[in-house]
Parts: sequence; C-alpha cells; structure tokens
Amino acid sequence: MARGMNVTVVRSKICGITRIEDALAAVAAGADAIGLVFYGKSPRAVGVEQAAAIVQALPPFVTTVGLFVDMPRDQLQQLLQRLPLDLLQFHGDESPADCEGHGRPYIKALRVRPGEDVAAAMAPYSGARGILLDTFVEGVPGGTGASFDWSLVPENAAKPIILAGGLDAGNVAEAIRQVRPYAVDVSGGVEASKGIKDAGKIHAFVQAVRDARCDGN
Ligand SMILES: O=C(O)c1ccccc1NCC(=O)[C@H](O)[C@H](O)COP(=O)(O)O
Repeated sequence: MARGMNVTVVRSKICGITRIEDALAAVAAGADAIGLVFYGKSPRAVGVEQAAAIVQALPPFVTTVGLFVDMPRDQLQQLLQRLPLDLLQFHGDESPADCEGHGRPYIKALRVRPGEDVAAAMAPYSGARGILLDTFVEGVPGGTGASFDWSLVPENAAKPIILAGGLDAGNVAEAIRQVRPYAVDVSGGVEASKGIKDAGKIHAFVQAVRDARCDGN
C-alpha cells in the first residue's frame, strides 16, 4: 500500500518528453503523467510552441507537468498564460513562497543528499500536492540518472512521495517495495539518447510498476 494513501496503485510519470510520439508512447503504455522540462540548460528542454503541440496531442486524463528550475516569476506567469499545464514541478531552490500563487497546483522536487533529514526538508512545503525526491548531484539540478539511499525516505510522510532518480524497468519494483511511494518518475531510464525516449523501455517501465502493485506493494 502506498504510504499515507489508502490505495495500492503506484502511479508513473515519464519526464523529459520532447516529442509528440514519445508522449503518445507514454500514454499507450499507461503512464499517468508526462513531464515537460522548461530549463534551457537541459538536453530535454522544450520551448513553449513545442510543449503546446505535445499537450494538444494528448488524450484526456493524462496529467501534464511543467518542470522549472528557479524560473523568474514573471517569465513563469507568461508561460502559464500560453500553456494549459495541469501541475507545476519546482526543481530548483524555490522557497515555498516562490512555488505558491501561480494558479496551478504544484509539487516540489527535493534533491536528497547522503544522510539528509528528508522529513525536515519537506516540512516547509505544506502547500505542495506532493514531494518529488530526486538525487543530489553537485551542479546538476536533475535528470542525473543516479539513485539515492531509499532508506532516507520517511515512513508516513506528510505528503504523497514521488520517487525519482536513476529508476528503470530493472530496479523500479525493488524501489516500490522499499519506499512504497505514491508515484515513480523516470527520465533517463526510458531513453534511447538524451531527450529521445524509447517506447519499449517506457512500456517495460510502466509494466514493472503495475506488476509491483500486483505483488501487493
Ligand atoms: O531532465 C533534466 O535534464 C532535468 C534538468 C533540470 C532539472 C530537472 C531535470 N529532470 C528531472 C527529471 O526528469 C526527474 O527528476 C527524473 O525522474 C529523474 O531523472 P532520471 O534520474 O534521469 O530518471
């Protein structure tokens, strides 16, 4: 059972989508959400027009998540006027105040260091719909392909936990068994190359998440 939630389903988000065909592959595999990276230094960055085309191509009931790294508030507001994103993911050093007041729900990404007190790091973000836990790597805000020590994830966390960092079809079942997150998030583990997804890897990942749920996790 997912921690803090009275459900046995673990949801999946495929992050770093740059192409319509990859978004549709994620949907076909049964992913619950796709992530669009609005961070110019990322090899997975998308522009507004590109993102709009991807969002427009999606069927209903797929959550679109926009990912930001310390984007200035006015720039973010302009972007949100043009894009019907469902959820904002703040992946930089944004304070709780920075994450609030955009007219959309948000999740906060926290990059976990060795020995980190994750519950304490989460505590200020009381307005978040969930907390995404990714791996801290110096100088790289995200999409590192590296895992962190899953034992640091608190039991009975105050918010739904979205587990990220170095997941793939081969390790996600064990991650779910250990952490029992609300959802899992993957980028590099389902890619053919940076920014280009592999439909077979996406399918295998989502299937592994579903099988883990069926095993009673
Ligand atoms: O993907 C990026 O390039 C990126 C750049 C800056 C901030 C965040 C970024 N990605 C975040 C993610 O895609 C997720 O955290 C992902 O699940 C973790 O990535 P990976 O370890 O490659 O699965």
